[in-house]
Amino acid sequence: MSGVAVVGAGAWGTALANVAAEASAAPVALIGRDAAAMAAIEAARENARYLPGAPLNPHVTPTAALDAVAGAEVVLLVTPTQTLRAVAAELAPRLQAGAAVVVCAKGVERGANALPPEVLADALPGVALALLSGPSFADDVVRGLPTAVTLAASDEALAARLAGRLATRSFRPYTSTDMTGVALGGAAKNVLAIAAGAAEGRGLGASAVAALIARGFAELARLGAALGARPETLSGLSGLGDLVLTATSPKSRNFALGRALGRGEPAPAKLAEGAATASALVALADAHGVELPISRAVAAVVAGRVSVAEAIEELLARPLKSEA
Ligand SMILES: NC(=O)C1=CN([C@@H]2O[C@H](COP(=O)(O)OP(=O)(O)OC[C@H]3O[C@@H](n4cnc5c(N)ncnc54)[C@H](OP(=O)(O)O)[C@@H]3O)[C@@H](O)[C@H]2O)C=CC1
Ligand SMILES: O=C(CO)COP(=O)(O)O
Repeated sequence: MSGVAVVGAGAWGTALANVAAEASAAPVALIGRDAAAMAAIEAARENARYLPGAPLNPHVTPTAALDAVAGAEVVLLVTPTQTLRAVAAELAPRLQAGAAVVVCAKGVERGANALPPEVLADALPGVALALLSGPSFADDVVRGLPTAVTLAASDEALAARLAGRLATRSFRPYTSTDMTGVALGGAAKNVLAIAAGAAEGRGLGASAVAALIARGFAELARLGAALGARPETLSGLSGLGDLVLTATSPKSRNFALGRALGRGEPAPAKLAEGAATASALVALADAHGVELPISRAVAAVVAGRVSVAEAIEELLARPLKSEA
């Protein structure tokens, strides 16, 4: 049992399977839930639906058999946040003793208002857990463009071991023991990127986008303080780094969703992770007495309760206050 298994064969899972294969030259199972789709990926040696134009590394084996996790000492869990609990329940009886599970999703689970590491700790008691997050478009990573991410685990030695296992010349995981801070940054930036996209889509200008990023970061910092996240985590790769990337790039699905909403265009049929997360992020903040005006506005817009124009009016009408 020396291999890596990646559960979730979307854009990010496919890119990470290639990274893991390149990093260790060991077998990597890329596990998707749709047998026909996985057979098509194997036939083409490419995930044409999610990551067209990127050949699979020869060490990657696409499969629909979740049992393939049994041969892995490292399992990357790369399905959307709202599916993590159910997927983890299916994984639990199949994991090898001693296997580490690295969650790679960014979001907040609705209902429990829980960050991915909390969901996993609940669903996989006793399993060694880690979290991978940071500024990294699948499309950049799979093309071998330089990328730095954060690999967090409460056990520092585990974080270092996993970072070594996944590092390539171009993909550089930095380690952290602040799981909460890393998970919170990944969740919040998805929501804030929708706000930045909406501002751009509505033609509010680059100054407004910069203001949203800075005040969005202030929201992240307030909630982070309440949850015990470390400030240096929030200003690092998985916090500010990912916020800057996602809130300024049309390549981001969250930014693109916000831009469509801001332009009054129909939202994409498949909503970005931030849309699923916004209300749960706000509920998490409410439970800690922390106010997140921008995230709350995003939650109201994606739920269809207010238009982008109304949300902007509400934000502009807020009383003036200290920047702290
Ligand atoms: N794309 C990126 O650049 C990055 C994404 N992330 C994060 O990674 C996570 C996954 O994103 P990404 O790969 O881009 O998403 P995609 O939409 O590209 O892929 C999602 C994958 O999850 C699978 N899936 C969905 N629901 C379930 C379920 N209930 N059970 C099993 N599998 C399921 C889908 O299967 P099917 O095809 O059958 O629907 C698909 O293979 C998100 O949390 C995202 O925020 C993080 C960093 C970078
Ligand atoms: O997480 C990402 C980059 O770090 C990908 O962002 P989107 O999900 O908005 O495309």
